[in-house]
Amino acid sequence: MTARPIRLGTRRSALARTQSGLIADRLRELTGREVELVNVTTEGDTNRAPLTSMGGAGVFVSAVRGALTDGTVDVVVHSLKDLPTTPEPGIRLAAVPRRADPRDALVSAGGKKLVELPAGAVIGTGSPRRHAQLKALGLGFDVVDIRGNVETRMGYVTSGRLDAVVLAMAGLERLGKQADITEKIDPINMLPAPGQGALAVETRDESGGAVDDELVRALAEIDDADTRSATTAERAVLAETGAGCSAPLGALAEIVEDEDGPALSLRAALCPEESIDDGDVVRLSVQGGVADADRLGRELAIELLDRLSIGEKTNDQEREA
Ligand SMILES: NCc1[nH]cc(CCC(=O)O)c1CC(=O)O
Repeated sequence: MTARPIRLGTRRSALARTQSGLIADRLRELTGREVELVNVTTEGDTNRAPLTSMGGAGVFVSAVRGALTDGTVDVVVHSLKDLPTTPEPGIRLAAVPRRADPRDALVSAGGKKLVELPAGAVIGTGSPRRHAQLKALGLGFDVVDIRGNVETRMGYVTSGRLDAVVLAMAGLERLGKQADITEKIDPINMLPAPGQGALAVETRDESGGAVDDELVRALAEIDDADTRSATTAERAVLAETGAGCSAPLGALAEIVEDEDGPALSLRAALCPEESIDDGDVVRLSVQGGVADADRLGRELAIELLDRLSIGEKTNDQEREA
């Protein structure tokens, strides 16, 4: 008997196809079965209107998930950082594979690093998180809003319209654009988005119409415990702050060794929506057990929100005085 092929749903963008291809290869290796890439067209891909007018980057995720729930495909792959934190009925996050470099990258004209760019340099990003943290460096950068896929955004630099853009290392590497990276931005200066650099592999759960056991086992094999734990902590910060995927929130968890063995070191940065251009970023960190990822993230989020509201109160009191 020849086993049924595995159908993997993907968006058509170069990044989505590459990421889906990576998982398709793993599934072929692990099951020996054929894996078909099935194209899913999403409104976000065909409509050039601002993403926020279509309900945010979530439009990509929901369309791809639609193919899963209606049974067209068995597996889908997303960038974990684009995945909302609220669980979707019938769908299971079956694997979070070992993550790529989570850092942000600078792509600038003339190979300049952040410290080499002059005050007044114009840097493009569509991300409020990157915007706030670029401003917080205090180097006098002018940050402008841009949109489009990785190629489009890099094009602003090659055409000379912008001095630099900031993009995720992982995306650039997956697209073979390593050579264009002029600086791997240290997270001490810019914390990545929760889940950045990691993939999310989803399938149907029992209630959604389970997939075959062999596929379930292969997906469990692809899952990476360290990445799962780190991204669980980062996404807990996101969930607890009630922020969406485009929030001015950065979070990075790393597995570190302390005296009792491996521990989770979590850092986060949050900026009030109204002060993104002022770069009023609050940063905090915490360390704890790898098994406590969710709780660590939630506690750090509460502390961050506390600091922000204290900050607001102080400002109000100053204005009154
Ligand atoms: N916001 C879109 C998006 N979603 C995932 C990636 C890159 C891959 C990743 O971060 O895992 C990108 C591009 C970018 O932010 O530069």
